[in-house]
Amino acid sequence: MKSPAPTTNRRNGSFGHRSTPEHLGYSPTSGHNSSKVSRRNPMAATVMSVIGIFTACFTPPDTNNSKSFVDSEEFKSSSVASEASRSGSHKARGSSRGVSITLHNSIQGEPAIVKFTMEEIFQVTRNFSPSFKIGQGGFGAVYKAKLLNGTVVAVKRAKKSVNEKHLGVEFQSEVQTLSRVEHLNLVKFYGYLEQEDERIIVVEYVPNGTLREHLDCNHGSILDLASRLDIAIDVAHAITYLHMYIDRPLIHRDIKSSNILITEKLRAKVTDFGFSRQAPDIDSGMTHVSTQVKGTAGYLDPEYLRTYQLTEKSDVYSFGVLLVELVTGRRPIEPKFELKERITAKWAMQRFIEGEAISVLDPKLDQTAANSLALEKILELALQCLAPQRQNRPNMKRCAEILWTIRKHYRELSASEFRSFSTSSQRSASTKE
Ligand SMILES: Nc1ncnc2c1ncn2[C@@H]1O[C@H](COP(=O)(O)OP(=O)(O)OP(=O)(O)O)[C@@H](O)[C@H]1O
Repeated sequence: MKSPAPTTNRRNGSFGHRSTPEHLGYSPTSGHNSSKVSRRNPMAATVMSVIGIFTACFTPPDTNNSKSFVDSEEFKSSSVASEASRSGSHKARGSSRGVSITLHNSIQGEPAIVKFTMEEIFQVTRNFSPSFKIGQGGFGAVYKAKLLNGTVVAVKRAKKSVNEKHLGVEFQSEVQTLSRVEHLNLVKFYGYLEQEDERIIVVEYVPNGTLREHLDCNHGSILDLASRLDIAIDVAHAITYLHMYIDRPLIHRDIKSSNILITEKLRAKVTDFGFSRQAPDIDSGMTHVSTQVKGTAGYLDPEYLRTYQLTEKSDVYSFGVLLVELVTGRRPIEPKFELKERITAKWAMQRFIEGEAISVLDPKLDQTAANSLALEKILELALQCLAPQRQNRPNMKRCAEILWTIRKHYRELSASEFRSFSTSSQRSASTKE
């Protein structure tokens, strides 16, 4: 089958396949330490090929904004089948949401989807009052609103584009996906509206900004490593759920820090399903889906980029980039840094294999023993996720399991560091007395 051509079909900020791939001239065997690497790390072969793959990275864009278990109790409690997705076709006037809604089956056999009316949307957003506006993304403007029953929601209003067709496709994809999923770590779907040139999605309001904003300290405090680990685990749970635990599994295709919303308790919810695609049906012998490249520069799986073959492992690759972002605090592409540090994952992996992992730790984080150990372990996992060939990457469930172990050891070491710190403080206090 002929692979579809890559397109520039991308909403603002993120991109499809627009940038020209550029050979950055990096030689994996250059540098002084490749043999030390092999001794130090049994995954040396993977390491070298991972590093090599970054040579086929993109020209950094101008902008600094580098734009995209079920066995455990934790997972079980967070995975709930949606009421809407279980219900059939019916009307619910004056429902618990407090506004009149219509549930209907748009496609035979598809889950019921809640439709809003334009009056309802105008009412709750006060005619899209600028004072209700909370964000602006590639999709359009985002408004905070309160439904009549008090539920606080985010109303995402698609911008009107000359390229109506592809926006319509992305909108439908997002609606279909959102209506099929429900998980604690995915943004909850309340409904949508599509009328003439208006396209609106109503989702759960997540009050604490995006992960990227937290890494930039835009919310006034530094996100500690314990919270970053929790967030990584939440995202791993969400993607595992999409890949493994729904009918007709899904590939998100745009995992990135600005698509991870943060709750008041600093937990994560994955959002933005405009690019999501159905995963290949393994039972019918499919190994991949052939499709045009979509996603965000810096997060894109190089194998997908080269072959247009999409699998769940493309999300795993993006997750690897996200792990590096979490521990370094840097964006995946940092155009302002010197060349060897410009592609953050490549730089961090290189430092890791040189035995200098600590040098990539976000300078906002303390260099404690617990932080250093967790950093090493997270980078080791990132290295596996970033393997150039998809079959060498772990699946998302395995990533979550590895992260649980990292978190367990992190907590134990932090607690013992805290105990020895308290004991030595007490000792010095009593010496002074
Ligand atoms: N459910 C939500 N709850 C609270 N704020 C939200 C929600 N969804 C989006 N926002 C805010 O609106 C901004 C824009 O979101 P949107 O998803 O449209 O774009 P984006 O992901 O930043 O960009 P792109 O679509 O190009 O990837 C976000 O950065 C966030 O601050």
